This record gives sequence, structure tokens and C-alpha cells, in this order.
Amino acid sequence: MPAVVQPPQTLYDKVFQDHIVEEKADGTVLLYIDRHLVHEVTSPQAFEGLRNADRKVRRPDCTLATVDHNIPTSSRKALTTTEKFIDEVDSRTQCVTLEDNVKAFDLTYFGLDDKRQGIVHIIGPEQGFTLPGTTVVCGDSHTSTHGAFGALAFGIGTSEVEHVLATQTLITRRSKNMKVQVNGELAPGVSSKDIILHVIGVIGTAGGTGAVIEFCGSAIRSLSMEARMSICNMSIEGGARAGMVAPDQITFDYLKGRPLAPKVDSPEWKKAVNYWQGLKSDDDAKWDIEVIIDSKDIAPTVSWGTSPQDVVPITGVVPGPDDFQDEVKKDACKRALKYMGLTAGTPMQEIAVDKVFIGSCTNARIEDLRAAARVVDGKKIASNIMRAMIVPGSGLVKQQAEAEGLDRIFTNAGFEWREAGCSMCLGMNPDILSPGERCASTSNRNFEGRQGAGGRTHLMSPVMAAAAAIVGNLADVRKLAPPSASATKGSPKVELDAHMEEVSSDEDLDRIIDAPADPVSHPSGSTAGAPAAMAKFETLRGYAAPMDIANIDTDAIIPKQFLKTIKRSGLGSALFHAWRFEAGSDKENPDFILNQEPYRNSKILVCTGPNFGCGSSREHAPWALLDFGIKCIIARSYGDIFFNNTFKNGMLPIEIPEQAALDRIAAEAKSGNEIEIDLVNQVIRKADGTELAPFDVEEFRKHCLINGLDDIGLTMASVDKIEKHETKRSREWPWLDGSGFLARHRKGPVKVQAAAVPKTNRGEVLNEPLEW
Ligand SMILES: CC(C)[C@H](C(=O)O)[C@@H](O)C(=O)O
Ligand code: SF4
Repeated sequence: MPAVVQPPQTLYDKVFQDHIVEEKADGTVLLYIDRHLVHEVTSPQAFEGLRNADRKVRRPDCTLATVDHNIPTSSRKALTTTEKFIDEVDSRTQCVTLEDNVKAFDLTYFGLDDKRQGIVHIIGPEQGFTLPGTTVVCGDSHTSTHGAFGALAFGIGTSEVEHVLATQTLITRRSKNMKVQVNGELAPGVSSKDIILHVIGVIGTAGGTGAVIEFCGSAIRSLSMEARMSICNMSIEGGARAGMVAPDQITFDYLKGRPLAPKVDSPEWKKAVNYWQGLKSDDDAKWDIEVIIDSKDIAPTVSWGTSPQDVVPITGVVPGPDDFQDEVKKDACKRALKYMGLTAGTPMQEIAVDKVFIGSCTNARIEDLRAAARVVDGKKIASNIMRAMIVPGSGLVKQQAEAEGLDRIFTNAGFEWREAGCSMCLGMNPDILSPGERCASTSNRNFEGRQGAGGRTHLMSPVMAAAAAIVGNLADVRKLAPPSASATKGSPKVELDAHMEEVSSDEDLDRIIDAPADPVSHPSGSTAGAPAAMAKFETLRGYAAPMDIANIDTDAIIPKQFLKTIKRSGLGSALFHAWRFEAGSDKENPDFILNQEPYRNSKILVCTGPNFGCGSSREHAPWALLDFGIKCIIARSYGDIFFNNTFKNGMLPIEIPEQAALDRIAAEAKSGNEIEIDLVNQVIRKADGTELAPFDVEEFRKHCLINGLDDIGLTMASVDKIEKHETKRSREWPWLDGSGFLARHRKGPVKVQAAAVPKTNRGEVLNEPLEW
């Protein structure tokens, strides 16, 4: 039975509590998931897993799929089929695979020919698929965006995507409660993007590790929903599992008339609003971490380095290693300056820019485009700007902007007006930076190579990117034009856009939804292409490669060009690609540790810096490590999603928070001797048996690793509890049953008969009953 958490509770506690299907004494929780967004990059292997085990999607009515990462943003006027439209073979394969999967598994899909297609985190809120008090997941780290509605929304890896598709639940644990309170009124020229960049500068990219952040305070309350989404979007860059804002009248007004929200003024709407109004932290709620920020301290903010915490006010200068106390930070600064081609002390406004990108799930909503358009209206981009792109977040954002004439403002100024998609935020499509090019970007990550190998990214708000385009340098928007309050903050009251009418009825949905009239038959349970079997993990002995770098992100572990596979295997050669090989060739870089003896044969990585595996949710990172031969990582701390993903692949990430112990292990690794990991006794030893350090591991995870257990099989054994939760859910929160997605042949929430047969991860059926 769920343990009852007594008031006072935080908003997070309340939403979490309402979704507990089952809670174990050790704190492991089976959590019900209300909304599942799916895109082409992180789903193929999950659907393949379902096929191999002959499983169905449990709740097609709560699942919404689109293509966003790989697609070209060029004109779709000549679009006939996805197959013919996408030139690049791997990108095409991923998109076509998603199309096959949504047909085979009978899911709602917004494809390239649908105006509602767009970046997954833009279309969920736009459709009213994202609702307050829900749990929302996606195989994508920026799922945190949806927390702006008071939803508990977080990114998951592909194994968890498969788990949610099959069971509509996830196995998880409670996170810590963190409060970030932003008080006061924002100064002119300061937007929600500046708030979140400033916050990350204060707390650091690992500041929210293990926590869910609630953003509150008068500055947050005055923001529009779109501005709140930009803030929650980047909670992941602050290391948090999720970000949340308590829903209020601004939230309810935004939801009115959205196609998948309850119909305004219906009994269901009233019941929903009544429930939503209770979704706020109690006055005396307890916080594990509290941060208070005064809006007066927030200026238009830009990043200078290769981590989202590397930020300064636009009036500042590029920092140098001497500005940091910590040795790890000094090294990180030197490395970032070298990569970014910057010299300490240079005024930020003297840095010339080559390209400008206004787009991404952080800042490609209509208010962002309106704000940027106000800055560029009547002006021309500077002559040194080689390319300036506006990439709307969805087809509906694009349509709305065109209806308001924003496209002409941008094109007259010299910007390109593109079709919706992720585009140059990560460059999985043809929109990339060339080596050495510098970009003013409204996206959320400035990692090395993020927008293209060797490309240099400066993060900023839409008005600041617009200003950079006009000036040709990083620029202070306040000097360019006095932006009106709504140009930067987003108007608190969001008007309903014209597009809302178009898709507001089931008939309209029926007309546009891509699901075929006769569902394609469910693929049978072949075992071809099954995920690599996980061996049991008890002890591991091998060489440990030492790495002294902080914040090693998953873009570095495996760059985006290798994410275009629909398989889990064969990624070892892509591991740390930009560091392991000379730029643009397959010639090894002799300085990189994994190219040296004996570390070519490493089974373990020892990283003395914090926050290993931060950033994207790509499970390709553990797949690449595993394929190279690395089964265990030892580090000071981890990005949450990466940490989870490793366990799902039979790997062991060990957290050693104590620096002295970590240094001891790293010294042994550097000596070139093997080390031993003993998971059963939770200890790391030298090859001669001398103890180096003990370590902690969650009981349930240890149990699964040692026995090689398949989470999905275990969860399916709890199917009766899941059904019980669904019955309660339909009774108490009837608007969650996905009635807006009544496709022709789907007349209500889907009833599922799941096979409750626990299996090991090698597919063996377990005879003894097992508890997850
Ligand atoms: C491709 C996907 C896994 C990834 C993410 O999880 O964030 C992407 O959206 C990104 O921004 O890097
Ligand atoms: S961060 Fe960029 S790549 Fe990732 S979902 Fe958002 S727009 Fe797409």
C-alpha cells in the first residue's frame, strides 16, 4: 500500500502521491504515468523491445507521437511522403520507423503533413495534452518543460520508454524537494530565459541533482505560461529531475479551449479546476534545498563557455581561470576558453557572431517570436551574419506567426523562415554550424560540438539573439531598442490563437489523425534483433581509465550523429568520438586516455569530476560505453537520467562523493593496475585485494543487477495494482482518460490484458513469484 505522506506537502509530494501504484519499504515506487510523448530518436529500440516480447502499448489514448529531431526544416511544399522528403538515409530510417510503429501500435501521430507537428515539448502543451497534476514522460531530457503546468514531467531513457509503453508505469524513487524563489519585478530587457540562465549560474549544473525544483515567487507568478515553460525546460540544465510551477489562473486561462483539455465550463472542467487549485505547496512545507533570488540581480544573461552554468551578464567580460577557486573549475575554464576561442577579460559585447538561431523547445513559441520580431522590425541583420534562422516550434506556431505577419518582419530583416523542428539546437538534421563558427542561440545547451563539430554556442533569450543578429556581435538588447514589457516577459494573459478552433472537435481529430481505419495487425513476437542480453553483475575486474574532467555530458559520450540508429548495438566506435579521433577523420588522438595502453581494454571509468553523464537522456551513451567494454563508472556524482539508464543496461554507476576516496581510486587507475568491483559486498579493491573504498547502491537496483532481472516483466506481475489505480483514476480524474484522442476505431480508454509473467532480461520465465 502507498505510504501516506502527511501534510505539510510540497506540490511535488502531492502530484507524486496521487500517482503511486505501489510503494515498497525500501522506497521503490511504481508510479503511474498519465502522458507519454514519443519521438523518433529514442523510441525505435523501445518498440522493437515490445515486438520481441509480444507486448502491446498499454494506453494508446495517453500516448502522442511526432517527428522533430531529424527532420529537415526546409519548405514542405513538395512533401509527398516522409520517405521521399528526407534525403539523409539514417534520419529517414528513424522517421519512417516511427511511422511504421505508430501504425502497428495504433498511436496518435502528428506527421510531417500535419500542422500540429512540432517539437515534442511544444506540441504537448499546445494541444492541452499536458495538464496540471499529471505525470508526463518522454524519452527526452527537456520533458521538464511540462512542469510549468504543475505536472511532474521528466525525461527517461529508451528502456524506460519501453517500460511505459508496456505498463504505463515507471519504477522510481522520491526526489528531494528544492525551492527556487525569484522575487520582485523583472527589469526591462530581462526575460524568463535570463532568469533560468542566472539560476543555473548560481546553483551550477549539478545544483539540482536528485531534486525536483519548484519555481515560485512573485517574478515567476507574473510570467505567462510560455515564459514558465522556458524556465522549467532548463531545469535539467540545473541537474534537476524536473521543474514545476504551481498552476494558477494563468494556467487555467491558457488551457481553455485547447483541444485535449476538458471542455470549458463542462462539469469535467469544473471538477478539474477544483482539483488543480489544490496543487500547491503547503505554507509550512519542508524543503531540502532553498534558493532565493532577487530579480534586481538578473540582467540579460549570455553564456561564454561550454556548460550552461558558464554565464555572465551581457555587460560583463569573459572570465579566466583565476576567477575560480576550485582546481576542477579552473581546468574546466581553461578548456572552455580554448574550445570557444576566447580570451579572458574580453568584454562580451566585443564578441562577433557568425550565425543566429532562434528556435528550440526553450524558445520557439509564439511569444518568443513576437518578442524577437519587435527587436528586428524595420532593421537588417549585420553584414557579418552568415545565416540567421527562425525555426518555429510547431506548425501551429508557424501558422499563427504568419497570420500576424511576423514571418515578413523576419525575412525583410534577412532571417530565414523555416519549418518546425529541433533544427540547429542539436543539428541532427542538415542545420549545423561549421567548425569554429560562433552562434547566438536561444537553445538550451552549449556543450562542445552541440550545434555541429567545433561549433561555438552562446545561449541567450530570443530578444538577445535578435539583437545579436542586428549588431553582429553579442549585444545588449537594452541599447538597441527599449523592448516593451510584454516583448520580453511574455504577456501574462495568453490569448487563444486562431488555430485553436481548427482542431477542437473529435471530428476534426478523426479527420486529421493518421491512425488507419483498419488497425495494422500487431507484429508478432519474433526474437530477431533482440536487445543484447545483460549478463548478471556480481564482480568485475579490469583496467580503469582515469578522466579528470567535470560535467562530462552525454553529447560528449556520444555525439548526435550517432543517435540515428534504430539498434542498440555497435556504438562502441562512436564513444567519446570528438575526443577520441582527430577532427573530421578516423585517426586516433594519441592523447585521449582510451587510445592508450592498457586503457584501450578498460572495463571501468573513473571520473574525478562531478556530474558525469549530464544533459540529454540518450540511452545511446550507456550503449556506447557497454559496446566499448565499459560496465562500471565511478564518479563523484551523475546526471539523473544517465544514472538510471546505466542500470537498465546491466551496468553499475558508483557514486563516491568523498573526494579523497575518489582520488585514491583514480591514483590506482592511473598506475595501470586492474581494480576490482565487488557489488555483492559493495566494495572497490586493488588487484591485490586491498580495499580502496566501500560504496552504496540502492537495494532494488542491486537485486536486479545481481539477478539480471527485466523490470518490465516484474512490473507486469503487478498488473492488478495498475488496473486498480486506473479505476480510481477514471473515477477521480476522468479528464485524463484520453477522450480527446478518439480515433475512428478507438471509442474510449483502452482495456489491456497484460501477461503477468515475470521474466529475466534474457527472456527466461521465472518460476518463483518475484516482487519488484
Ligand atoms: C535526442 C534526445 C535524447 C536528446 C535529449 O534527451 O535531450 C535531445 O533532445 C537533446 O536535446 O539532446
Ligand atoms: S533540446 Fe533541442 S534537440 Fe532537445 S528536444 Fe529541445 S529542441 Fe529538440
